[in-house]
Amino acid sequence: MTEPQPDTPEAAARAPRDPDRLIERAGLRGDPNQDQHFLVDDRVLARIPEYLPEDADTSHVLEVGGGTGALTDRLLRIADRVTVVERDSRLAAFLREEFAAEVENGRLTVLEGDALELDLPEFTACVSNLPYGISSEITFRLLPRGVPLVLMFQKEFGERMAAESGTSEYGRLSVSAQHYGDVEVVETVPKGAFSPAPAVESVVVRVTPRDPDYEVDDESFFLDFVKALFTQRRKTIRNGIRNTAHISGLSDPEAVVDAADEATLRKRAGKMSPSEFAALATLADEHGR
Ligand SMILES: C[S@@+](CC[C@H](N)C(=O)[O-])C[C@H]1O[C@@H](n2cnc3c(N)ncnc32)[C@H](O)[C@@H]1O
Repeated sequence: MTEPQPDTPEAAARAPRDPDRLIERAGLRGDPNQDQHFLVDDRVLARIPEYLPEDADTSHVLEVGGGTGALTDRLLRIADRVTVVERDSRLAAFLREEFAAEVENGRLTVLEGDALELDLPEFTACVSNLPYGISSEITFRLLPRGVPLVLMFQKEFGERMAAESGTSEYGRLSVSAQHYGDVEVVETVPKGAFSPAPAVESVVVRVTPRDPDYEVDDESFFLDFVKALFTQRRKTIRNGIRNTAHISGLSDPEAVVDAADEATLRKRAGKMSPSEFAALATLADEHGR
């Protein structure tokens, strides 16, 4: 799966680091129990940074989960500065050693710790082969930053993020993620691209930030309301509103049902577009809180 090795010193200086050699030099096997699946397919590694939108600001790129640095190496080629977060102290030490020159000249910062607990720096884009165990939590820490994201997820998770209303994958994750940007699956990555291979296929997802094409006054109420209605996805919106006041925080759900139009009340959550949710949330905010 690796590209031919360069045969002159000049070519070697330009060539990206070989992912298999990086694993050998790090001297450890990826541990699936710690979400360690290292990318070893050069072609996939080469494409990932290219999925950033053309006008993306690459002055400071964040990478969550650096591993043995195969993607870090590619990011250092397109970014002015990279910050990489790695929880495993052995890998963080290896990254500091392998990229000593870049650490020294200030182009690379290695942050050792849990990406969910550390204070993340200001960054202009995030490109990561994420630890799948924290996919949801880390994504919802990244989305409100309003910068382009190129992230690897388990296939099912990525497809749910990008799903459109009316499809079986569409749900709370789709509405909440698409609230912050345009979400696209840009590549499916087979298990064999990783070492060790994960149990399921993966996808690369691009999020291009934009304002939603609807308005909501209270973002956190909107997201809670969407969450509440999807807990009752098989029920009509009418019953969903009535049954989930404890989640959405509505004090008078009946007033919302009285104010909403009949066509909306008969729908189910999976058929509601993000802007229909927003309109209903605005109404609920006015009449039922
Ligand atoms: C899927 S691997 C990707 C490694 C590398 N970027 C690559 O593409 O080969 C995910 C990495 O995230 C690290 N990791 C796992 N949980 C983490 C967390 N909560 N915070 C930061 N890093 C974490 C793992 O140790 C592992 O190195």
